[in-house]
Amino acid sequence: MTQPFLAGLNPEQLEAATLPHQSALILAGAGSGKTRVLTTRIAHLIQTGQASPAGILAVTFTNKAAKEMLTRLGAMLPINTRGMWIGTFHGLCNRLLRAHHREAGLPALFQILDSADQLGAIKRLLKALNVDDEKYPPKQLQHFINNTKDQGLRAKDVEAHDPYTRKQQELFAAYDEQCQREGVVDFAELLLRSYELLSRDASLRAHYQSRFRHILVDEFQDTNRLQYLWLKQLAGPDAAVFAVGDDDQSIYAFRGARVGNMQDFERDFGVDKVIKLEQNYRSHGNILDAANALIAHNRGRLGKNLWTAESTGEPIRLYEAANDQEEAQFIVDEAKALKREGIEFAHIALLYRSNAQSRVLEHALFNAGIPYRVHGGLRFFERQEIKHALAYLRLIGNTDDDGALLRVINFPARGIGARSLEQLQEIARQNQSSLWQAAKSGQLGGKAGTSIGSFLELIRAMQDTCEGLPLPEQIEHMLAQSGLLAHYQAEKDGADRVDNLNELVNAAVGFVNEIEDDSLVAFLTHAALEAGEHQAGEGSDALQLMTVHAAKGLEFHAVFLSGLEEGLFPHDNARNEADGVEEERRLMYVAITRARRRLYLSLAQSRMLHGQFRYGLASRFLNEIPENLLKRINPAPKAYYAPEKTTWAPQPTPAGSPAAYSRDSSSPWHVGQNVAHAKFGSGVIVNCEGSGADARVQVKFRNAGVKWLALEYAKLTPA
Ligand SMILES: Nc1ncnc2c1ncn2[C@@H]1O[C@H](COP(=O)(O)OP(=O)(O)OP(=O)(O)O)[C@@H](O)[C@H]1O
Ligand SMILES: [Mg+2]
Repeated sequence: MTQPFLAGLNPEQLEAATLPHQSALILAGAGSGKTRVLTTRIAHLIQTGQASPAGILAVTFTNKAAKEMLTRLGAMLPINTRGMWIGTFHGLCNRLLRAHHREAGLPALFQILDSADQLGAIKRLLKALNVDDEKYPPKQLQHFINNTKDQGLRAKDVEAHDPYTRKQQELFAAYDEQCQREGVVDFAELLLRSYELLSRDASLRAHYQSRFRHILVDEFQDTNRLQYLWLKQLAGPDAAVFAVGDDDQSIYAFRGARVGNMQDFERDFGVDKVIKLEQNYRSHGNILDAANALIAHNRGRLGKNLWTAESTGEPIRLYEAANDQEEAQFIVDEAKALKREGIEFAHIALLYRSNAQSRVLEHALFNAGIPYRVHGGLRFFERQEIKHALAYLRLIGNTDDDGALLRVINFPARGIGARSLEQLQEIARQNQSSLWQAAKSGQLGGKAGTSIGSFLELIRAMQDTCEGLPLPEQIEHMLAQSGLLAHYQAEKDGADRVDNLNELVNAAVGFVNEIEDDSLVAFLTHAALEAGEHQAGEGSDALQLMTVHAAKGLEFHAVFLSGLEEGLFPHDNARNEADGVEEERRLMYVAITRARRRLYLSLAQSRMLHGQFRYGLASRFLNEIPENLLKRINPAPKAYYAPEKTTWAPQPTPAGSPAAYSRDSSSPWHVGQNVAHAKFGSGVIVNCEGSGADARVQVKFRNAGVKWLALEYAKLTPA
């Protein structure tokens, strides 16, 4: 039987795709055809009659990857791929549990809780049990529960040696009971429940073991303990497990992924042969050389080389912008130029390390009228915390905005329950008024009346404070007064949301500077438009925005990797953890190897992020890419700082660089001057830059660290 799909494979790929029935590990670098080999092997198994489509189980990392695999299979073979067990761990477990819900102890229509729903459920639980959520922060409990489940363990399995852990253990058990009562299942539970089902029910296990004699796993390096245990349950004595992975692309250790699963796999499944693929088919030479040189800085690699038969291609373009807006503008201009050269937007990716970085990029794309899609993360103005903040702003502007009122009347929690809200809505219905008017009418008595009354007071107080202030300050006050900022600051994992809230202030600064209309209404209109427009649908030609994590396994003609600054990439959090930098470097390796033909690296000397100006030093990773592979685009090259000096502490601005200090003779501020700030207290100016509306100073505060401040808004006084 002819198998044209085997024709293009190189000898190692061919060997892997047509291996006899045995477990195997394919260990190979980025772009070497792992996913292609895995897909081709499925086609080969089916076409040679070694397996029926129903006898195959394949695990991919994302739903998108699963869909793509099915499409490719459909193109290789005249079979109906619908109904094949190809999907993510979560997707496949869901399927198993739906088919056997009774055995698994679940209602037929069990609901799945996403991460936000899960958190909500935990909060409700704490409240019902009267547990102090400051002592047991819900987010922390969520982590505790999920991490334990990801190891294949339940509350009862936790070894609790201290009262605090014992309490967490108790709450974990109570949470599981609540979920069971309500018929809901969180993500980790999907896996654990189906793993337990298989371990408990011998006949069911035997059924699936004899059915799935071929199990194939992509991105094996990122499986966690429970996923590995699940695979072991499903793989019967005559199953062949075909695992492909790349230790250099292991980027989920923070979520419990274990590269060690690879070694366990070799041992547990008697793998006697590890196949390596060393030819990269994706990228031009320069891009590959850069990736190889970078990853060589990691220790303890399993070791493999990657080469390409492609030409060296174009140099990697490196752009150093004065600030984040300039960086975004550069990306927009280059993307447009690529489009003119005939490259579709859909084949261009914009990658960043952290979600908060997308706002400036989105803004620039929006202004340029370039359609874009944000993958694996919400667009900035659609994020929960931003929506809450906007709702407060809407209320400040218009108290009759019922939608906004409902969103935040009990957020952060003020003890206004669903029952009180129902009563309020009833009164509004009777009076044919807005909720605000209904609340004001005084018809709602008792405790509900009092707490809703104080919410009205709060909004009125916010209106008073904001009166006459510039927009960015209005937002700052709103964030503080509403309790939003404090709410997210108190959450153990709220840092990202706090960053996003501060980004909203930055957005307002940018908006005011650009539009010259600092009315709240204008800003809200802008936010609504940016949220609604330019969300290009599937299939249309839109630029692809995503974090590096979300880009795993994908490839693009051109890739822009932005924000290459110490503290951003490698990320601040990782720099303090053992192995943190190595994981960041693997992430950088993943980013670089997404590019097929063209790679842009960029950084900004200063950036508005996390609520303040930051002065970023170039990422150490840039030093790890050989100079001869790089082409610097802007004319002002400057030496990079050594990685040791990687703090955000005051740095002398390099003369001649785009952000060089331009002394404004009319400015009343100068370096060395003592100043006072309403919030941060007293300090001394250590740096000045810009002039007029752009003037900023860096102040070393006695008790509040070093901060960049925009003079227009900072309200500094000489001291
Ligand atoms: N033998 C080959 N001939 C031509 N093109 C190939 C060959 N093998 C793989 N490719 C192409 O190279 C690219 C990378 O392949 P693939 O995505 O399977 O690599 P990968 O190892 O899974 O990468 P990653 O590690 O990023 O997941 C794809 O466009 C694929 O079609
Ligand atoms: Mg792949």
